[in-house]
Amino acid sequence: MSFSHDSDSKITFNTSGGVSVTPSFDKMNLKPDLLRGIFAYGYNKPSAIQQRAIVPICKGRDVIAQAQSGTGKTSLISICALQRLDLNSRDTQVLILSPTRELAVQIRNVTSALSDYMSANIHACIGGTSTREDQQKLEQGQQIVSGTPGRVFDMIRRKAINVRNIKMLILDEADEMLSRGFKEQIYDVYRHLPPGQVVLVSATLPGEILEMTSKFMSDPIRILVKRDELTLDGIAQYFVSVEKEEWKFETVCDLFDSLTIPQSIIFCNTKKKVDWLTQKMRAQNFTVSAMHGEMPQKERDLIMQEFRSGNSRILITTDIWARGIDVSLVSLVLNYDLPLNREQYLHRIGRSGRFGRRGMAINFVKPDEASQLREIEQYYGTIISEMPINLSDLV
Ligand SMILES: Nc1ncnc2c1ncn2[C@@H]1O[C@H](COP(=O)(O)OP(=O)(O)OP(=O)(O)O)[C@@H](O)[C@H]1O
Repeated sequence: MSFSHDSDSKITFNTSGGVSVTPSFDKMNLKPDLLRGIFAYGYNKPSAIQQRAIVPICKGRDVIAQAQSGTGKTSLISICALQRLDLNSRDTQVLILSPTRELAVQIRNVTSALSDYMSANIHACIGGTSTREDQQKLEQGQQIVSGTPGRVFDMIRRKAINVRNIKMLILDEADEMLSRGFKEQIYDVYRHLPPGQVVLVSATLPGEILEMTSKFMSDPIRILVKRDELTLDGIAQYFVSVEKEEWKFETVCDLFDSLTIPQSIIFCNTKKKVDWLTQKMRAQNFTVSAMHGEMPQKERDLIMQEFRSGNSRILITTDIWARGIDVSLVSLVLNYDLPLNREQYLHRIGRSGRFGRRGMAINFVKPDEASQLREIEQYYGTIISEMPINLSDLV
């Protein structure tokens, strides 16, 4: 392992020996049409993680890649998937798995956009959509499949995804994918694949997850960030003490009365609370959208579309939105409820401050939760200060 210092982001990566830094896309030996697509999409220079991870992944190595939220990990996945494709074959060659349908669709969309000058077939294979249509599309031949584990496994079982030529499995939000809720499903998919390359990507990779990787990765290259460098300097973090749960509502109304923010996310810990808060805020004449996992997929799609287009400005949601979703105008994340673990904290606040933009996170904290917040602060070596009264002057 060696430590290298990145001049752009002032981040120290803990990297396996022999990993070099390639500071420009055109030195990465990428397909000319892919390179054109990258520049046309507006990327001029690779981010720190892209500078380190693209080359070894494209060489076929197993890689574990960690970097802060919003620093281009999803785009890295898309670029590598496209580079590894044999365009002469219509077989499925790359499988990307993500924890939510919205994230799988976002990866499909980014990959499609980057492949504008190549003719690649990319399909989002997600639950909540018609199985028959999914099957038909897959049978037409999809070179890259970006999906959620349940539906992907279903399609493998039905032989709609032919796994024979899959050479690369990518787990986005890998720690979530290998945690209790998903592990079995991932294993079900993995054991149907031929031996091939495995790539893991996430902003958070706790030790117990890294330990597990030796079971299904061979001699992986690790590109990791020290945990006290994981929070982004561009995201100001605050807390507001609320004596009782019932006081949170008034506080949230005061906050949104006084602040003018392009787009904000409010996180609650339960679907029920999302529905309740949405109703209450609407009754106070706030225009808010809501999204959680119990809504039909069509409604979820509509809400994503409204929020991405900027037509809706405040979204009340659960941890379904905590990871990976990229909406650059989001500059405020409010934890109406504190998240249940420190990894989710980092992912939630990372919905703001995308790719070097400024962001702000506000946490409502009840007296019995103060120690939890201190723990998060200590774990990440960051500062979460009391929200200043003149906050509206600061944004
Ligand atoms: N090299 C680049 N140059 C300019 N913009 C980039 C570059 N790479 C990625 N971006 C943009 O930065 C934003 C964040 O990227 P991305 O969603 O890939 O981050 P991420 O690291 O996957 O975030 P998360 O941790 O939330 O999953 C996106 O809007 C993306 O288009």
